[in-house]
Amino acid sequence: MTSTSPRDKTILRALQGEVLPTPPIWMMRQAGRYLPEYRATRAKAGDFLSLCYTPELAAEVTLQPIRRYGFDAAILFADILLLPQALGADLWFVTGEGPRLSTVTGAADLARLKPVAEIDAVLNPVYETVRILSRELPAETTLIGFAGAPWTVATYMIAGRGTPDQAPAHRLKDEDRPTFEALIDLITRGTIEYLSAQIQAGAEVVKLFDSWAGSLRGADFQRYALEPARQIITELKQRHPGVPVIAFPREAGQGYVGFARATGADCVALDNSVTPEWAAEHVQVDGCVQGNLASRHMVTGGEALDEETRRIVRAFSKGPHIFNLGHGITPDADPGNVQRMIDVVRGG
Ligand SMILES: Cc1c2[nH]c(c1CCC(=O)O)Cc1[nH]c(c(CCC(=O)O)c1C)Cc1[nH]c(c(CCC(=O)O)c1C)Cc1[nH]c(c(C)c1CCC(=O)O)C2
Repeated sequence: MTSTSPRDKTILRALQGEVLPTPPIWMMRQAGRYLPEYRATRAKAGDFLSLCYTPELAAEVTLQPIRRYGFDAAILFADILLLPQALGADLWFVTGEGPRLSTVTGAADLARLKPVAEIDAVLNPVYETVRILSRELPAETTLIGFAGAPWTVATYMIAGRGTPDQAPAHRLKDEDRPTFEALIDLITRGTIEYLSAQIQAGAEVVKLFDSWAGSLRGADFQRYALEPARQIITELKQRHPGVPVIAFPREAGQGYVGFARATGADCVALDNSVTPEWAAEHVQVDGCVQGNLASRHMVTGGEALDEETRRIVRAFSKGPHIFNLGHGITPDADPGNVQRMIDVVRGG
């Protein structure tokens, strides 16, 4: 295909509500350690953050899964923790363990962070990656930018690392609500500017990752998952009408119902704790959904992979759907199983 018309971009068509005979497909963490070519480029960069901040190399790893598999979307290679770093948090990655950050445990730590107006000084290389990608991607491939949602980013900024139950963030929320809410507000405003700059640089869709939304219950879910997403999406829609937003309130369960309507999101991404049949009935009624094959099938493969892939395609076939995993692909995945999933989705 040589045309650059948005009509050729199946991801954009699905996000506009079109029901396509074959769902477009991409994969969370599609650029990653399960690919030998990713490991080679990462070794060249030296470490993960250098890879994120070197536009030519970040663009290269973004393109690798497009070349290998021909996915319908490319997702900018970066990380949700670059925004906290741009806001003045210290950030480093411990090999084999994950991210570490300086912590926010009270008003004094919050006061040491930088104003939103200063984030571009750190994040400019990310925008440059987006510019390179919008030149180099095939005409039919949609470029997705992204950021973490405020609650998920806050859980890392408060604890200084990933936590199984987000306990430190819940504690700050319950014991020092003014500081917690000021942090959520700072991240919300930073995320608006960060995503807006990605769109200006050429991102055609943006996605908000709320990986830990599932640990917010009742009114907390409304206040700290739904409301910040609504604020971000409302402001982005005002500045960039027509640019679709995908929201991913992971493990929201019942909270998925009405989430798109309440926040203005064009699409809700589903994890695999909900069945596609339930989600078709209760979530897809409001528009496009994305998901939701369990990532472990990329490790285990076989007939179970084929069956579950077909089941998801079938369950969502009456409405707009983007095929994806329920969460990111893991480093132990077999690249052959990714091809097998794509063949089943595209070939029936
Ligand atoms: C929570 C979160 C993070 N980062 C992200 C989330 C939300 C999605 C989710 O729930 O998975 C999002 C993210 N991280 C990365 C992308 C790039 C685009 C993509 O291919 O999806 C995206 C969209 C690259 C990455 N981000 C990271 C890697 C692995 C780093 C490496 O190469 O060693 C990649 C490819 C590191 C990272 N970054 C983060 C953690 C907890 C870790 C360590 C765990 C791990 O190693 O998988 C924070």
